[in-house]
Amino acid sequence: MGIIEKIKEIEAEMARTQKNKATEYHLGQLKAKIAKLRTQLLEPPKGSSGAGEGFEVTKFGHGRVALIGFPSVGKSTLLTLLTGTHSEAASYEFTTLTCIPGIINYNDTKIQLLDLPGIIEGASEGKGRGRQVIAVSKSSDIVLMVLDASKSEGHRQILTKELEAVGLRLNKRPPQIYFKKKKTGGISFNSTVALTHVDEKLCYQILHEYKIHNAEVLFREDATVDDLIDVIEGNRKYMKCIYVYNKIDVIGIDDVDKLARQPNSVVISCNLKLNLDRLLARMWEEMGLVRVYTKPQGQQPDFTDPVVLSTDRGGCTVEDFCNHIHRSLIKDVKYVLVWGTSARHYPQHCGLAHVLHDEDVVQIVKKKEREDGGRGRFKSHSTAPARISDREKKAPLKTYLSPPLPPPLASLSLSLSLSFMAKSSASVLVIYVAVALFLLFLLASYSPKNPNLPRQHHRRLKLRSNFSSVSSSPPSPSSSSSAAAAAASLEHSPIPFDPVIASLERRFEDREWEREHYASLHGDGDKPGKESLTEWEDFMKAEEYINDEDRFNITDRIALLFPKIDVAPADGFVSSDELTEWNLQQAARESMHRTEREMDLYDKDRDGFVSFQEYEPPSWVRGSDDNSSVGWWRQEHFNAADMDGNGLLNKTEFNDFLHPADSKNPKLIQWLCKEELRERDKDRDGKLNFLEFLNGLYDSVRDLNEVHDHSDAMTVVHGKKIFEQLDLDGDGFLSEAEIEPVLGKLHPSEHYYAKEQANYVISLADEDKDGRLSLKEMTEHPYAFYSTIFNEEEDDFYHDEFR
Ligand SMILES: Nc1nc2c(ncn2[C@@H]2O[C@H](COP(=O)(O)OP(=O)(O)OP(=O)(O)O)[C@@H](O)[C@H]2O)c(=O)[nH]1
Ligand SMILES: [Mg+2]
Repeated sequence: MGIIEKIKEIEAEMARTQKNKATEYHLGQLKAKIAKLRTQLLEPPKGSSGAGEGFEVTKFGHGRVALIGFPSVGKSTLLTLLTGTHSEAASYEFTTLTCIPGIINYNDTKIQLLDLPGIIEGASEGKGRGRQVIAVSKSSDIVLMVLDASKSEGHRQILTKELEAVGLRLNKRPPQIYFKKKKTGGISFNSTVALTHVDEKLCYQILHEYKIHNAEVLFREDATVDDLIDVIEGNRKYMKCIYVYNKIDVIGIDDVDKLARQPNSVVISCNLKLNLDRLLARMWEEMGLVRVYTKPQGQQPDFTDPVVLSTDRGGCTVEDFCNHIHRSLIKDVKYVLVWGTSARHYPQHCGLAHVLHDEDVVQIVKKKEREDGGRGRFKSHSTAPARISDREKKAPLKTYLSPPLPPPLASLSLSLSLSFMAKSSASVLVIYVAVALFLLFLLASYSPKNPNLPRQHHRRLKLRSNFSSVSSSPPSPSSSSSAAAAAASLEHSPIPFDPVIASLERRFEDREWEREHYASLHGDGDKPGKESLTEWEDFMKAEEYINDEDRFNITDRIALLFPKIDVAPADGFVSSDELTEWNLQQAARESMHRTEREMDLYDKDRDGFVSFQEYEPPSWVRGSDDNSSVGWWRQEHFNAADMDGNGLLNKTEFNDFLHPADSKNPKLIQWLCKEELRERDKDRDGKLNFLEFLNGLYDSVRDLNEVHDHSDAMTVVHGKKIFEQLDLDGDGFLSEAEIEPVLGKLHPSEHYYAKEQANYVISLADEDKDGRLSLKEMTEHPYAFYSTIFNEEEDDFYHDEFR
């Protein structure tokens, strides 16, 4: 029996089966059977290639639109009208037999329009040229379903059914069901909402039909059996479709009105060229193309040739934009300046993740130098010492205690004041006034604050606004994989050296945080949107403040902070340990501050404690498709953080909960060890054998510098050595307690960063190479400490063509 016959048979059985509670499992199973057969039907016969003769049209332009419909509805006529490309049109059916492409020039973009042969009922099973037509439709960005307005409304349903049968879903979004196949562990079935169509048993049956016995299923909406099957099949294509009713010239106005009011519909007449502009506008809207205009530095933007992005074709972020221009560009991009509706102020400094809007203007600011080598976040500093010393040679520091005057000016000013004290005669006074004016002029031109002089842009300090909504999220055990740990170390932002700078930065971070969580803190209301500009101004004002040497003199600041750092012992030198300790204090303050903010979110009854019930998974976990983030969410982690075991987390406990690797709570450390072990323990015997260690842990704990020969044999030999060192009781397995010594390598702690930063900064400023810093060395290299807020390219702010 052929596949089509089998489908027919099952369909007949479904038609015979009464629909009620008792039969719903059976019907669900039949649905899954049909879906599987339809998928088989779609697999191209062996030896054939893709769409078929005459149908393979090269993709061209910024988007692709397919015209599909029954024969003789006017598809070819429409293509000819919109693109100027002739496609044979005639009053008999099946005039068009292949795929004919044309180009629409619209809004500075080129859109490929494809005319296709008419399809008929049964197309999905291969009738006519149905299968080829459907294959081409699937390759397009949107579908225009052309319908004859004078024919029955049933045509639309038939076509929709045909397209559904081959896995095309029109004007629908993917079902909110998380589904992941696993190797072991059985089926875990969960839902975040009450389900009325599917229950656990039905889900098991459907999965059974697909011979899936280990999987995680999470329903995030009240989805149907068909939705579940769609998710399991995983090959559905969700497309936008506009229903185009042609030939409205032959029907009455009431009918036209009725059709025009249907969702996703446009009524047209090719013969009378009616409403074609509306059709184009609608098509444009649905395609969601984003035109981004590039602006070379110091020039006007190029408004003739936009870079065209779309969510369906690779995304609309700054990163996608850069990749569009050239793949190799991305590594040179420092940040971009954005003008347009996606920017909160003009221009906005944006990173690679910023999402661009249609008609934005973007200027790319490249890195000055390539920064290769190095490790983690210190990578970017690897060439810094040379650059900073270069700069110091070029211009003396703006912030030296009192900038020395040029010698002639200094002596003149001295003689001037002495002479005034001597109260000399009026004529002498006139001369002195003239000299004083001249002096003032000279002084004014000497002052670094004179706006007429070129800005000393190398010397500006810049505040960071490194807010990110995920920053305070608890680490998932899976982040212990070496790649994730490396990524985490890259993401760790520098620890502020100066508490004043840190508090300014925190204020801005708090504002951003509050905006992000406005709804949950104050109930659903209008977000405070207009504040962004004032906030930016505040930011600039704060930067003015720290760059005003009278008010914030970084040499004075260092002199003030020095005795606070030089404490163990207070010997006039700052050692690596002292600086590490200082950094650690600053980092702890930052971390505690963020924890306090997070507590505001979760401590709903405001009693100063977070209970397990209060701490529901945050939205980024609920919305995440990452399986691991659902997995770590469990009470065990919470209980481990609950040091006093009263079922509630106070501020310190909550902080430890968010940062287990930094905590001193032995229960949490134990929990972390357990999670790390569980993740690598493939045979689930509660301990790691050598193979599990080699595959899961070795790469993260070995010292890269130690091993030069990376052959398999050497890896095993060296791995064995480390394994034996860790295996304290020598039983050939690593227990939870035995992996504790390497926990620090899996989860770089704040101490690691604090030390790394201290050593780096000492390497910059330690002129006499004695491994410690004197006050003189520190005040002579202030930018080593303030480099994290150092801005090299201040000038970029002053391209104000768009203000
Ligand atoms: N009255 C009326 N007739 C139209 C209109 N648009 C197209 N037609 C006629 O409809 C007939 C079919 O047009 P085609 O463009 O060949 O239709 P098609 O959908 O490409 O047909 P196939 O290629 O066979 O699938 C032609 O005789 C056209 O003149 C319209 O707006 N009004
Ligand atoms: Mg045609």
